[in-house]
Amino acid sequence: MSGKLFVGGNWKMNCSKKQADEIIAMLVKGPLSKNAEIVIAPPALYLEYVKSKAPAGVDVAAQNCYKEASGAFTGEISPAMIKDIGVEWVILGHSERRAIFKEDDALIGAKVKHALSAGLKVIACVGETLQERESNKTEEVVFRQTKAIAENITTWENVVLAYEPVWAIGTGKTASPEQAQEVHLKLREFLKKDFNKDLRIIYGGSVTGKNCKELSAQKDVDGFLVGGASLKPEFIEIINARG
Ligand SMILES: O=C(CO)COP(=O)(O)O
Repeated sequence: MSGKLFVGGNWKMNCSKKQADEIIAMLVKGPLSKNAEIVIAPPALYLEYVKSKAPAGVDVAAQNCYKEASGAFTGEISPAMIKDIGVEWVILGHSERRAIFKEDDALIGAKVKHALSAGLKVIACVGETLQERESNKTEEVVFRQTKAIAENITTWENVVLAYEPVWAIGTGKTASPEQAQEVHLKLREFLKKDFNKDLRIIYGGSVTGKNCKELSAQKDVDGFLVGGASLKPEFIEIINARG
């Protein structure tokens, strides 16, 4: 809970130039807390456009990238390309990449490694499904996913870990502040013990203007990765959750 509140806005596959303009206008109007670090992630096609228009203090992230610098990988983009257009962040390991596009722990680990070596900062995502939670596998799953990421990291200053329980993503079923705090604390202890690292752990999954304050008050919640609400005016409320 120390330091700035990290607030990521994952637009997912939602955007048009008009919509990007509207979201940027909303951010320009603000107000944006000086105690927040803000990173917005539009679809790849709009990265350069959004980067050129985003107000000072709002960074931009890609939503994905491949584990190679260039080559015969039709449809993919590389960290080098993201850097080349002046964008500094990338989201990796999102549950939608894992579930829909079948990305496994090994691929996500390799992507994290390559993105960091290319000089990008990474928001790395982990989280359990409802079935895994109900069969008491939350800890096992998030530790396994985190380990696969952590083993590929040497430059820890440039990593933010996002805990996004799959059952809370896009469902309106937010994790309770206690549920989020419990997993964040376990992840922090795990990272400290096995990797000698204490890093920022942010929460994602149906974060709204209404629930952001209570979640942000949890000791081990260092910020948010916001999906749906990052496209709406309430994103400003979330940015200002801690005032
Ligand atoms: O997946 C998310 C952010 O990456 C969360 O999405 P929602 O905020 O729409 O639940």
